[in-house]
Amino acid sequence: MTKLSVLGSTGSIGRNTLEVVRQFPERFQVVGLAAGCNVDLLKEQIDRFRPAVAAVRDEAAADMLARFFGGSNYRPEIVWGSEGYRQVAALDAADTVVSAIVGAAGLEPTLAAVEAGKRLALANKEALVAAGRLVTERAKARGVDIIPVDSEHSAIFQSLQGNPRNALKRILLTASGGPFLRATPEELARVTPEAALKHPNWSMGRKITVDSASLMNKGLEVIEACWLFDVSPDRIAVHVHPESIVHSMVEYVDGSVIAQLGVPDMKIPIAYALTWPDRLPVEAPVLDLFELRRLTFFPPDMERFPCLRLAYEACREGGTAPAVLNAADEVAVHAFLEHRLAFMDIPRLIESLLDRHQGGAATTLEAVLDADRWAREEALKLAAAWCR
Ligand SMILES: NC(=O)C1=CN([C@@H]2O[C@H](COP(=O)(O)OP(=O)(O)OC[C@H]3O[C@@H](n4cnc5c(N)ncnc54)[C@H](OP(=O)(O)O)[C@@H]3O)[C@@H](O)[C@H]2O)C=CC1
Ligand SMILES: CC(=O)[C@@H](O)[C@H](O)COP(=O)(O)O
Ligand SMILES: [Mn+2]
Repeated sequence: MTKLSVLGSTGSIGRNTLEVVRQFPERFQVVGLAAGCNVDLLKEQIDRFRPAVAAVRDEAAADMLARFFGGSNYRPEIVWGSEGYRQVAALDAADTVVSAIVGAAGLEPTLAAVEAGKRLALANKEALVAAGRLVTERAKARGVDIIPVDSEHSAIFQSLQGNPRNALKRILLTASGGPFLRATPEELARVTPEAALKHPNWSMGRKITVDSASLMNKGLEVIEACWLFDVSPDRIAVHVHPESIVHSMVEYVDGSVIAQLGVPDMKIPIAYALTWPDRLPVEAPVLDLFELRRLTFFPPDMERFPCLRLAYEACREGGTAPAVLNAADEVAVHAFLEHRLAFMDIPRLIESLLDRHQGGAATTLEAVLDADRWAREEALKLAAAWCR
């Protein structure tokens, strides 16, 4: 029986994780849940999965959640804020933590899970983007396995199984291209949040969906792959693959390319991350290649989608540059979703901050958090100045 703490349980990954748990009650027990502000959904999850501890964002949300349990016999311990998230991430009763809070807000809970020696099923790519060195070095020191949940990284991880790492030549990271794959620069300048939120293949949270549309998601995934698989960005080639069936590939020194394929359904990589090296008979649609008939691949256009270029540049620069890239993106995406910035202001804002930031080593949490804070403050100022 795997005992799980799920961070970000009310989000898209969190809900898919709990769906996997629902399908295999004999394999999993939920001992901790952490959400942001969605206390209604969290209450439903608590009723169903009966965790010992539940965390929410602040005291007001904790009070609201506690009120739901007024007359009932059972209620979990309710905790809140950064200390509460740390508690759920490091619960004695948990052996595995699913890290699925969105954004850099997931970094400290992820580190807490690593420090507590929990097996980490990692969806929160921003933790690796902002603090990849810290997270991977601490995991190594604690003997913690980081199992990727992100579909591409799960595919790479699966394609590497049984093959010695030193024979790896390149990672071929697939990208759907998002909803604006064929948009002209003039069209890109005018796209709306509503259009950006219509991902062609995946149903996901709002922030990652906009990142997919700008190709920043792919940029974040390049950085994530560098840390997870210990490769330089020059050995990661993004392949646009609009069908989202080949979830990524690895090329070996002998020219062999090994891929993982499947329907775009996150329950598959989530279940694998929870049970690796075993596989579960997950209830998900079946891949029918006869129906698909054709799988296509082409190179990304980094002129129309500068976010991908910026992520490669930040990755090559290293230090705190990726933390700045990530924080600036979070602020810009939020402003875009509120109709305060145009879509192409996202890369413009990020580039402006990367140009201005004073590089530094990202070897301590304080250095990463300082860079993140600086980038957020400056990004907010720019977003206010550019507000449409
Ligand atoms: N969705 C997907 O298919 C994939 C997602 N990922 C990654 O997984 C992570 C989660 O993505 P996704 O599930 O789509 O995101 P969602 O927006 O759907 O969910 C985000 C979760 O994080 C919680 N949350 C948001 N802000 C905070 C905060 N400041 N402190 C604590 N909790 C917070 C939300 O709580 P609440 O709603 O209660 O406020 C919610 O539970 C991201 O890093 C994403 O890049 C990676 C691959 C695929
Ligand atoms: C499901 C998942 O892993 C997402 O990160 C997905 O890959 C987004 O797709 P694109 O960024 O390729 O559009
Ligand atoms: Mn992905």
